[in-house]
Amino acid sequence: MSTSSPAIDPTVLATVVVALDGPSGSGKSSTARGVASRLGLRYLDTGAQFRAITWWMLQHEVDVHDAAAVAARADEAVLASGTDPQAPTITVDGTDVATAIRQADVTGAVSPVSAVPEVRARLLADQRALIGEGGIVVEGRDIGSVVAPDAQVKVYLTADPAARAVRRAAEEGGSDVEATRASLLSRDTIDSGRATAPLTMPDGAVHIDTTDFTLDEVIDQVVALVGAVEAPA
Ligand SMILES: Nc1ncnc2c1ncn2[C@@H]1O[C@H](COP(=O)(O)OP(=O)(O)OP(=O)(O)O)[C@@H](O)[C@H]1O
Ligand SMILES: Nc1ccn([C@H]2C[C@H](O)[C@@H](COP(=O)(O)O)O2)c(=O)n1
Repeated sequence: MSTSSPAIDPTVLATVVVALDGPSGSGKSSTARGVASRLGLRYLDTGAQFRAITWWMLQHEVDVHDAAAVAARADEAVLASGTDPQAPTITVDGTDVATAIRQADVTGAVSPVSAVPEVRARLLADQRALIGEGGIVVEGRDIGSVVAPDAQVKVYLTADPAARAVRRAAEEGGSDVEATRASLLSRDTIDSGRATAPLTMPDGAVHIDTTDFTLDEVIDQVVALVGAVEAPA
């Protein structure tokens, strides 16, 4: 395990935006938190924001497959995202939803809710406000393409579906690997096929296939990319 990182210019660290995109279960959250912790940067999990809106829709009995119904209420939930990579938080209307948003009901509903343009538009504004002047690692599906197209570091993470399913099933304490694989691929299909801000490899992104790398090796590679960023003039 790496314990040190090359010295990086403090002005780079204060301003850098690291955009991490990729399909479900490719390692975005773990890598983003590891990089941010290593470099003292903030961390934003945009997937958690989409999950939080979805949780709110389910709580309010909005039909998540009715895009007009979701759109009509897209602005109502009040979200707050804590950006400490060692203890990220997410609340909706003041309620801690960190655990609830990882449950199967939210996972099964989040992709259709995320495809609604009004949902994306309100979260885009929230995300850009949180990014501010930078000093942050942001992960999701459209970070390098839409949310922060000028990010100094863009990474597109992938891993074989089989590896992703095994990792996620282990994380969930031994879920059925084949069912987990099907769930991941189903979300990939919707997330890649939607009209607004689909999952795509952004222009200028470095592609890292994590299948044969440990998490620490992937973090090392992203930290090295930050180390190569030129200080602002
Ligand atoms: N390089 C790696 N080697 C082995 N396991 C990994 C690696 N990267 C991530 N993992 C593990 O894979 C699982 C999924 O990782 P993670 O949650 O970071 O993916 P994700 O892309 O953020 O997923 P999602 O899109 O569903 O939020 C976790 O259990 C994590 O510890
Ligand atoms: N920038 C983003 C982040 C997430 N989503 C959607 C699509 C995902 O299936 C869902 C949950 O994300 P996860 O927690 O699995 O990373 O949220 C998106 O559309 N755009």
